[in-house]
Amino acid sequence: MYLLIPAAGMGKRMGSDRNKLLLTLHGKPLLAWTLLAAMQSRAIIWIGIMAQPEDFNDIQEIITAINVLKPVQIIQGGETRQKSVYNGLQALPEGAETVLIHDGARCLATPELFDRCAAALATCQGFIAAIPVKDTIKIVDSKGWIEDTPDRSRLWAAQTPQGFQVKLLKECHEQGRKLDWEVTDDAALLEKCGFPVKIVVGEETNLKITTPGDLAIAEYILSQRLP
Ligand SMILES: Nc1ccn([C@@H]2O[C@H](COP(=O)(O)OP(=O)(O)OP(=O)(O)O)[C@@H](O)[C@H]2O)c(=O)n1
Ligand SMILES: C[C@](O)(CO)[C@H](O)COP(=O)(O)O
Repeated sequence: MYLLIPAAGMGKRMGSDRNKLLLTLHGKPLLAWTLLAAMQSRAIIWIGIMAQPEDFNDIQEIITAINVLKPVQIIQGGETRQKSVYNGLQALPEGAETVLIHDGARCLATPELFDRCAAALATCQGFIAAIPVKDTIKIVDSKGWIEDTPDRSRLWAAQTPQGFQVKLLKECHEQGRKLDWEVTDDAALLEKCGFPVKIVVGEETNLKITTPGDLAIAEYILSQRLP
């Protein structure tokens, strides 16, 4: 299984002056934790990391420091996550039929989750890891008035890994570029093109490190997991 890691963001919501994936979390750069989990996944045989050129050296240092024992390629990222994934898809080795996309910022995903996700691609053309929503969700208008309360039993919070047949995902990305769609995950491109996407139950702890509060929670989770 081929894995693409979008790692080319700015981390604006983190309020940091550099890519949040280079910040230290429990003694290592955040991205190192993501790579360590990918390295321990049996299913993953190749890793592509989409990054901004100013981060290439730092990312190469992380790869060297943790001694990733699988082929790893650093790929130029884009202005948005969607464009970074597009670039990653173009850089996949010839013959790659299926791919997992996993946010560098979801550094607490376990190797078991990667392996379960990889197995899911035997039964569908596209899936996402997701967990049931715990809160009551409100749909609100632009003036701050509630319009609706959707049935929570049907709401799932999207995570990554998300996995796809490469040919299909490439076609959906091309359609998105042609029609100027802007989406925040890859599944949305398949949905807009009318293709089914399955849910694989994700992990409660697989949070996306977005704000300083998330960093503190991740620090706690790692301290509980590790000796
Ligand atoms: N141009 C971009 C933007 C985001 N990402 C990646 O997509 C993942 C999810 O994005 P997010 O958490 O929103 O990261 P940032 O864009 O860095 O955060 P922010 O929106 O707060 O700036 C991250 O691993 C991020 O590095 C990417 O590869 N290319
Ligand atoms: C793909 C994702 O992690 C699923 O939750 C998320 O949509 C990334 O979006 P963001 O807007 O870049 O945080």
